[in-house]
Amino acid sequence: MTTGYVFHPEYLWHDTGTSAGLLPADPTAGVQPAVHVENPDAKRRVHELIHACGLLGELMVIEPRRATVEELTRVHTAAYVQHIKTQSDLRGGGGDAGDGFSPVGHGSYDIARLAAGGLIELVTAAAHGDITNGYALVRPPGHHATANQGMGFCLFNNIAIAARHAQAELGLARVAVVDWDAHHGNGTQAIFNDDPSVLTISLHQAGCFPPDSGWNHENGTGDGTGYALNVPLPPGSGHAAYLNAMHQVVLPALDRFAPDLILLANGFDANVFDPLARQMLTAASYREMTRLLVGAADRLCHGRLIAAHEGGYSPFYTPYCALAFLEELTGTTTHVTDPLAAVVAGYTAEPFLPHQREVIAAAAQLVERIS
Ligand SMILES: Cc1nn(C)c(C)c1/N=N/c1ccc(/C=C/C(=O)NO)cc1
Ligand SMILES: [Zn+2]
Repeated sequence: MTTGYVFHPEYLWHDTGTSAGLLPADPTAGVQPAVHVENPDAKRRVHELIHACGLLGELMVIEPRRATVEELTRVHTAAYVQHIKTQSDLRGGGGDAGDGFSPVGHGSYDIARLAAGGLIELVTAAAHGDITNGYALVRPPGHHATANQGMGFCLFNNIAIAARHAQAELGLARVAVVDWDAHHGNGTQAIFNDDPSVLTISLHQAGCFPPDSGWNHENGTGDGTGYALNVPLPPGSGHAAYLNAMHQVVLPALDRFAPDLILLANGFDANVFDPLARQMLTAASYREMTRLLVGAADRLCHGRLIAAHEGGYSPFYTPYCALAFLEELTGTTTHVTDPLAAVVAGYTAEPFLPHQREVIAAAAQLVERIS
């Protein structure tokens, strides 16, 4: 069993500027410059930990390439692709992808193409049998980007572009997208909303971002009715709620859909230390969720599970969540264990609560619409 891995230094050169966390600096309005929360640090530290603990040696490193405009426009409008290029060409950066909170730095167009191309290369390697599964540690993220609008730090929808490539070029007709980033995978859902060949399943903190998005009633439209599932888990949801959602919604939906490929929008920002959400997953939670997803891929599609890094903003904890994920993906262990496991054991052990059970039950009822 071989796990592919995509990383490139250019991903760290996507410049999100001196925003104060989320907001563009505006000194006269009292918004001091700082670093944008979607900055290279957490991703660089993930890569460094993978390398330092020896796991990199267990991976098949796959070089990314820049997605072509033709590959981008399977998902995005030509006008939007041009918008990103125009913003990226601004000398000195300072561009935006559309919502006012998604920085486009100078040269970010080519870096975002490299992110999408990294996913394309991974799904291609999986389809050709060169790898079983894989992980693309990419920046900028993608799951909020719709066909014609960037948002939530996302420029091109890396996962959606890979899904369309798999269908158009690799003979993988039925693609399932699981999104366990803390925020709703609205972009991916919108792109495939009327398409029954792509099942989207999003587990996220209810109403966190985008505002008022990702509710249970969002279940696909037209021919795609039934092929979008949302599990808007309440703030404070942790291991018990997410593992129940995996067992009650994600795995049954995948079994019914019988995908040829599983793509994972792999955000780690539902972890207990993340600044942009209020969920309580630990590295152990990601380990167990990954184990279940790897099992589903083995059962359903020859192990073909390809993950794209999305959110995850705690520079000190995201690496341990990513390492736990990768150890399960590769079926190996390293000498590194979560150094904060004892710290978080006390304050993340939430029982499975009725308001979480209700949300999961509502989504589980929709699974039978999948055929
Ligand atoms: C709306 C709005 N209004 N204002 C003033 C601001 C600053 C707004 N954006 N907030 C955001 C933007 C992005 C995220 C998370 C992205 C992620 O990690 N996705 O996976 C969270 C909050
Ligand atoms: Zn997120």
